Amino acid sequence: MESSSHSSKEEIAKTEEEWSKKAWEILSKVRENSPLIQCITNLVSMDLVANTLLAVGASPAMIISSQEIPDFTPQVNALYVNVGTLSSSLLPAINSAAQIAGKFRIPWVFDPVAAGSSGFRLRACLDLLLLKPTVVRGNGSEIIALSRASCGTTKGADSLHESKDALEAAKSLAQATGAVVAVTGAVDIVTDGKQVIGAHNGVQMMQKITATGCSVTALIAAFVAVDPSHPFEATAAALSVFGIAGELGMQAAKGPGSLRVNLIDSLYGLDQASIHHHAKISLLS
Ligand SMILES: Nc1ncnc2c1ncn2[C@@H]1O[C@H](COP(=O)(O)OP(=O)(O)O)[C@@H](O)[C@H]1O
Ligand SMILES: Cc1ncsc1CCOP(=O)(O)O
Ligand SMILES: [Mg+2]
Repeated sequence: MESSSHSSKEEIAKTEEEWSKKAWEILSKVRENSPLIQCITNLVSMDLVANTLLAVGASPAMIISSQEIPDFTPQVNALYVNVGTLSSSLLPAINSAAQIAGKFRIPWVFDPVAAGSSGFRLRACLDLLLLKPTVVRGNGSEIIALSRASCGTTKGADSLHESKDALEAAKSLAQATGAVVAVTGAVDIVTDGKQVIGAHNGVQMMQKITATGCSVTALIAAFVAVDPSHPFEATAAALSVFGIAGELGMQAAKGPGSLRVNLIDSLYGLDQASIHHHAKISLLS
């Protein structure tokens, strides 16, 4: 991919203490401002995505038809785009919403689900990157597929890679696109192409609930909506907050079904002390 001069180094929190304060500050802003988030997401994820956003106080709207986008997209505080159940009929709506977001300087966040699974999907994702998403969040295999612009080495929506396997791919993707790039997994990695942080929250069982990846990308959109000048910090904070909710939810969960419910309850009830106690964000380089 061609390099871009779009990326500028954002001053970020340094210590774990500063990070946990930042995460609480941004979550509180979401609760106060209730940003409107347009979600063009896959059919599997709509329920969990909307409930995740509602649990933190944001306002989700799954408005996805091409006919409505010119009126609606200019009103939103952030756009969230997810290609999980992509089709040739949905793609024009996605492209038009992303274009409008760019025109109106509305932050938009991209989830390239299963990016390397087909030529059609990969091409659509690469074209969307040209529309300058503010943040791209994927699993290891998705970020590697985008960075190499190649299919294969993926298992549909699930990853064949650890997040750390995708570190160099994430950095080069961030440099090429100007986006903040996040890779989730056991450690969530965030980079702007120069700085790299690791968010070490979450539990493995979250992989056993469909659409947790989609939902954390939507959460990133809500965090960026209230702090649009600091997408790097907003992304790290959202990942940590979602992971903490997973850890707290797991304490009383019997399996993926109850974790799904507990995750939403924990997100809703998060307080400053829990974030301070559990947030594990550190500068990796
Ligand atoms: N092994 C793990 N340990 C802790 N948290 C994890 C683990 N794997 C995934 N997660 C968390 O689950 C959520 C979804 O991530 P992931 O499964 O990588 O996304 P996707 O569904 O797009 O593949 C993220 O919040 C991530 O931090
Ligand atoms: C299973 C599936 N198939 C197409 S989209 C989707 C949901 C994927 O959600 P996530 O990437 O958050 O696990
Ligand atoms: Mg998943």
